Amino acid sequence: VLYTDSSQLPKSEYDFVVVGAGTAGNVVASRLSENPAFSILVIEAGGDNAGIEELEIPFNAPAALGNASLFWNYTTTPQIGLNGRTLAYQRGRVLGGSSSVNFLVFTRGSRDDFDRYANVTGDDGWSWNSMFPFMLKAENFVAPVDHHNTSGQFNASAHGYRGPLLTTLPGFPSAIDPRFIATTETNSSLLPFNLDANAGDTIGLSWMQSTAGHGVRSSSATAYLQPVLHRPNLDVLINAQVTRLLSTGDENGIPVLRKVELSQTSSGPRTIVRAKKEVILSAGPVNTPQLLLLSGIGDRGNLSALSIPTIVHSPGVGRNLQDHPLVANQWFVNANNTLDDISRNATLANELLEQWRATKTGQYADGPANQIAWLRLPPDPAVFGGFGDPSAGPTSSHIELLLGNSFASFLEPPPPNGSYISVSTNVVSPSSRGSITLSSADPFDFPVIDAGFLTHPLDIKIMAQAIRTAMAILSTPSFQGFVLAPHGALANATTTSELEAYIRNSVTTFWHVCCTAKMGTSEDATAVVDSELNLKGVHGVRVVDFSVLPFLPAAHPQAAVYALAERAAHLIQSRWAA
Ligand SMILES: Cc1cc2nc3c(=O)[nH]c(=O)nc-3n(C[C@H](O)[C@H](O)[C@H](O)COP(=O)(O)OP(=O)(O)OC[C@H]3O[C@@H](n4cnc5c(N)ncnc54)[C@H](O)[C@@H]3O)c2cc1C
Repeated sequence: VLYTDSSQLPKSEYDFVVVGAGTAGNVVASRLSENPAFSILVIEAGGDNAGIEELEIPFNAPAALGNASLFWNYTTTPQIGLNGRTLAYQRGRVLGGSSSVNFLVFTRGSRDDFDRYANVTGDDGWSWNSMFPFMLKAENFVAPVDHHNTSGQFNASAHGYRGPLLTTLPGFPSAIDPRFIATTETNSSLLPFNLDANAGDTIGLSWMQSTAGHGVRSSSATAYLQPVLHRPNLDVLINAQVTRLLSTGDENGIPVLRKVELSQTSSGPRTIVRAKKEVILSAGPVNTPQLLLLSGIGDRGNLSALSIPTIVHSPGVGRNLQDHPLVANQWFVNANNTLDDISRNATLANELLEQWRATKTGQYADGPANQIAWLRLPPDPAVFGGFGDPSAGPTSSHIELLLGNSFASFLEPPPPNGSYISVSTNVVSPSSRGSITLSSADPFDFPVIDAGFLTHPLDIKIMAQAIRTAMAILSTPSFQGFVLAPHGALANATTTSELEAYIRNSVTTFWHVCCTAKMGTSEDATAVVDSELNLKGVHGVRVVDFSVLPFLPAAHPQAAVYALAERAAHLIQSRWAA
């Protein structure tokens, strides 16, 4: 049952209280509620996703960033690596969390990413082979909306067909798709073709897979939560912000935190609910460390500076922040069939919207890109010298190229005329680290977010190589006469120092913030949770969201979040099986 006010809740004690109905939280709530013996409450700060068309239209995802009511509208601190610029740093604040607002890119990461999680935690349950069944369990791979022949575009054995989350291939051809495919044929060492980047080895150019089905976004809200809202053992409270976890005493000298405090407004009354078994913290990699710190779990020195009594001295909370830096590079092209007109021509945009409404087909049924490339750089000492390889291994990339048939930018509006393509570049295995700290002890004050972008010298070198690789690809025969010139400052960035200046002025976030409550071994004092995601130093709390990974996967995150939440639900069910 969905409740909008805490006074409507039928009870104040549940077996499980899930904080955050986001990507991971809804997976856990949905799976736990399969057992009618368990009672579950999910608490979400945002509102209902149902009926919000702008969240349903795949092509609309970037535009939805303009609707502030769907987001935590965070801003970073001035970024030292970005000439002091601050960045918009939104997170989803609605049922489904960031899975309701993201750009639908569905990439799992590599075999080496997951094997590294297993190695650093000492728990083979995180290895690729152990996680693969959970990846399949989450997924229902469906035909693209245009029902084109998809042979040669994916590996059927790498996908699930009975899970809740709909995934699919592009359903509307883009004019640049065949050009990149042609480059994989003429210049395969520069741009190899990869049948399916979600099959363990990510390297090469692959067809995009998206979290959509039948032309509509699939999120943890639409796939996992809404279909089970009728279950009598599942309650969901929206528009309610958890303000902290509270102690309920101790067991054998270890504090127990099975009490959750929440409020619907900053000055409103605080309500308490209790978990008989576990509190599952799924507030995401910004809000989970914030809530832990507000609850007295964090670095003792920092907490006492804000007069927050320390329950557990856990210096890793909010540390180890990793994110993917994005540079949206654009090229002026000789074409009349890019997607630029959609943002310039209201009649065309309206026609596409009406087509989508009527049949869920056409350009609006696809996300912003049809192809994506994950590439490794040669072991050039001039790039890696002294630092070593930051990637998890040979199946993980150093750089990403996201290929778009229009002018993509998060810094400037599209030019009024001309046709463009974009290759957004990413340092996939970043070495820079940032942090989440509290600005005050008030839970309604935003936390301090330092994304740490380009603070490690390796990352800017790799980003420069990513842009050079994009330029090399756009110089191959299939782009002759088509690509005319780089746009803007990129056109004048010839020397290394000019290119690095362009990068520092251009980086924004890919919105992949991660790793701020990482899992690790009992010897690792900076690990916040153990490898079964139990909060270290207390009883009664697990963290289940993207905070817990010790490293970013070499991928867009959501597929890893679904898989880790499926595994977490399995661990919790096993722990409490009668
Ligand atoms: C604009 C954008 C684009 C992205 N594009 C992609 C993409 O194309 N592909 C991809 O793989 N990934 C993408 N990502 C990243 C991906 O969506 C996230 O990494 C992932 O969804 C995180 O899942 P999570 O469960 O950790 O957190 P979230 O899904 O963010 O869930 C956290 C939930 O907790 C709620 N919450 C937070 N604090 C509280 C509180 N105190 N009380 C109650 N509720 C609370 C939030 O409102 C939210 O619903 C994108 C993200 C954004 C923001």
